[in-house]
Amino acid sequence: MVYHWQTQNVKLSGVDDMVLLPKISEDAIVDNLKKRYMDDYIFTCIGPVLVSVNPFKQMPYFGEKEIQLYQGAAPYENPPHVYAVADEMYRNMMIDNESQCVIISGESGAGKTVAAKYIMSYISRVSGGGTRVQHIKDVILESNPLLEAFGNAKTVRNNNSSRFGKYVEIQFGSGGQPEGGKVSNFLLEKSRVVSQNKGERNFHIFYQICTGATAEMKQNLGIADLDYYKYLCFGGNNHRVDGTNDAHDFQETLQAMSVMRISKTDQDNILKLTAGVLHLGNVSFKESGNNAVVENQEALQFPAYLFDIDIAQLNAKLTSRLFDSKWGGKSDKIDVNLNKEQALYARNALAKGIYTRIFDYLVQSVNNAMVTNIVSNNTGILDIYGFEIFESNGFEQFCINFVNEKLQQIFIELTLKAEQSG
Ligand SMILES: Nc1ncnc2c1ncn2[C@@H]1O[C@H](COP(=O)(O)OP(=O)(O)OP(=O)(O)O)[C@@H](O)[C@H]1O
Repeated sequence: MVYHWQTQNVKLSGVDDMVLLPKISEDAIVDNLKKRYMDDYIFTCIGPVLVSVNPFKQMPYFGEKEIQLYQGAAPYENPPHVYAVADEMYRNMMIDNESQCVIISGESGAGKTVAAKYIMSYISRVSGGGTRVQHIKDVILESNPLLEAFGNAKTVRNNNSSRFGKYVEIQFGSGGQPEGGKVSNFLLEKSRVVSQNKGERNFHIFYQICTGATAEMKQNLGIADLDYYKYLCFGGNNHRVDGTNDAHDFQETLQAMSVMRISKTDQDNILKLTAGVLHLGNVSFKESGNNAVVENQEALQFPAYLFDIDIAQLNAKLTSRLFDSKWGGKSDKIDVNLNKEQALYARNALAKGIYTRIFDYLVQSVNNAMVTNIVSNNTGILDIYGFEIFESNGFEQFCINFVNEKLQQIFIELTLKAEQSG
């Protein structure tokens, strides 16, 4: 059955496209968006640009019916919708034989990631079939829960905030069927592993393991209560997030790893390393003379076991550093003892370093699962985390804010150029 919007008897609300506003001013734009929002219309166009307002509730117009409505439809035939953007992108790629890209921009919590997921699922739904194609689609869609588990966290503005930027490319064959894909990740906010602002959490995966692991896994990984781990307590002791079931999400994460064809042994290793990072945060130091010594030797046991390294070696690496000295044409390596502050820094650097590598490994696994050499064109979706000003901004947030400003600038330039040449 084919649906047409005109037959649906819909209520008109404000203007669909803000270029039709009789007077264009900030107030008129905000009024129009508000009017439509109150009528449950979250999408409004400004010419070729789609504005989306986060409804914070499930809207009824994201079903199979709408996919059919928007597929192949002309602009203005249907109300503004993210499916219309996705359809136009896919069609332009096919008709013009040219790769396409959509940039999703907005402050943190605006709904960028949800929009990106709708675009991916729309394209996956309307593009060709076959076993290999279905596998690629599964990988593209299942990469979301996997990368979100390790790269998303609760912030004060968003319970599921992306703390990394990603550019997802879906690569198509000449018939328009997805043949492969590539995810590029940027600027994982690794500082979150070792510290969080008040009211925020560490990355979801830590809570997933602590609440969702089986008794056997917990024993192998030495998992205790969430409050036990220092790295989980900077944001406060309320670890629960409304609308999130970490234990259930853990099963999804494991399922997603299997879709990426990550072997059981590698999955176990990923969990061991992740749990090891948690344990590492509980290693504390005291000053002895001018040197740092591990205050709680027993806290070294689990990280050393989980990282599969010698306890004495871990101890030495946390409290000293190898120093290259060169003088008189000679070079020598000497171990220099660290003070307490330096040891804390070394411990956190190790935790951040391991976690970043786990994340890169996962992105690589996603890419390996959809690698192809049959490529004609691709569609790209850029979803970086939003502009934010925290009480204390990390280096990654500084870079992200800078990139957001640059993107805004490119967007304005391109829009102005298109208008001037139009
Ligand atoms: N179209 C939508 N329908 C229903 N809920 C939505 C929609 N868009 C966003 N939300 C809700 O808002 C939350 C935040 O959205 P999302 O994570 O997409 O924001 P974001 O712009 O990607 O933020 P960040 O930059 O922090 O990653 C989602 O977890 C979801 O609860």
